[in-house]
Amino acid sequence: MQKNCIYLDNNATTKVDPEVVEAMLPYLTDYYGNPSSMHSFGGQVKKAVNKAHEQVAALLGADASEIIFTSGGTEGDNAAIRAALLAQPDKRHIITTQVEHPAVLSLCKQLENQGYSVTYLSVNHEGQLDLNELEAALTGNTALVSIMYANNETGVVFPIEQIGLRVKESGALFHVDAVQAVGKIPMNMKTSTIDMLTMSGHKIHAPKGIGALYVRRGVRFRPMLIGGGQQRGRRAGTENVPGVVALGKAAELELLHLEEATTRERKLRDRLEQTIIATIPDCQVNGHPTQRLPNTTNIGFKYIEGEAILLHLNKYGICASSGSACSSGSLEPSHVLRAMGLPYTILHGSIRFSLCRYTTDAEINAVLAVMPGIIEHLRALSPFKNDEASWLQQRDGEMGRWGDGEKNKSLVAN
Ligand SMILES: Cc1ncc(COP(=O)(O)O)c(C=O)c1O
Ligand code: FES
Repeated sequence: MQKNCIYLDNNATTKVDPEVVEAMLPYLTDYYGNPSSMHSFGGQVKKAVNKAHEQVAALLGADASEIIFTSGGTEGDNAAIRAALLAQPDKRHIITTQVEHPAVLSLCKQLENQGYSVTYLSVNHEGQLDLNELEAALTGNTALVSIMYANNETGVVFPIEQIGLRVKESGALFHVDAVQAVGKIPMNMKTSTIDMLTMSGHKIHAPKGIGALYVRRGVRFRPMLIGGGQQRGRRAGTENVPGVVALGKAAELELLHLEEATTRERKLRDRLEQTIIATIPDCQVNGHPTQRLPNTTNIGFKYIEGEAILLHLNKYGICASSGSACSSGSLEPSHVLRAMGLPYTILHGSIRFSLCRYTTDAEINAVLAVMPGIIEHLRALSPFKNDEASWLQQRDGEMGRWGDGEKNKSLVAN
């Protein structure tokens, strides 16, 4: 099994911080009590869960009582959207965007089949929303506006508080999928317009399968998981205590490192991006140049396939991902890049590098050392490198020939 690599796929998932492992381990070995038990063996575990509430709340600028532990981002998004609808049964309209994660988009599609109407806001070629379009869509029938803080593929950051002010005027609830933003953008729920916010542990150096949903005090919340009375009836099921402790520690470390880590990551990201753009012809950055996460760059290379670039990077032990992964069952490229209206060749030739606080100068140098050669090699193989029309024709032919296995291949949805 490959253990060491140059890991530039942190928007997909992150390495668990050794301090996080250390914090959670005792809750897998010695402290295995149930936090809801009456005895003090369980009671000491309950104390650890309470501490994690405080640690996560501190990262979000929230109160500990406003944090519900979940199994991750997908559950948080589902629970928030369902809670908002259950709490307002008379309202049947939802507003979201065309570029959300499938955890929101697929649920909204399903809700459309159940009689809800959904508005999917568009984005411009830099991935930004038009707030006039949002204002025009809001009505008294709008139960919920669910908009991501930052996009996982491009890193584009939405003006969440400006959006929230408009949502509040309409009387709708405001849910924010902040899975990619938490730990990269300072949060303060005390001064925010956000009613509910989703975060996920494995994007902030905690393990997979743990996350949290912030629910503002006073917001009517209807649980999605029904059962025991854990988490004050808001999420039934015995807490994943080691995961909860890990999330708490990870949140504490994110808060501690946020400023210095994001400054470092931005510098490394900018150097990576600017050098690639300066040294490789026919490529472009996808997304707004500044309204973007500090750790993410999505770059489109004309006339070649993103997947081919990834395979070559992989040979050098470099992990990145495709911004244009075929969604399962279709040959459609990334719904995010498509919503941005990017040219066909860019849609197919885009890759994403996402950094974290462990990324080093030497790793960026290693990527920069191989990228020009990889692109040159792939373009040399492409007979159509300066002939977009023939390239498209060839692609159409290939799509028809591909079998189902190839069609179902998916490289990124996170
Ligand atoms: C923006 C966004 N929302 C939701 C999710 C889902 O999170 P999880 O993998 O914890 O279910 C992800 C991660 O893939 C994401 O990037
Ligand atoms: S992204 Fe290349 S075929 Fe779908």
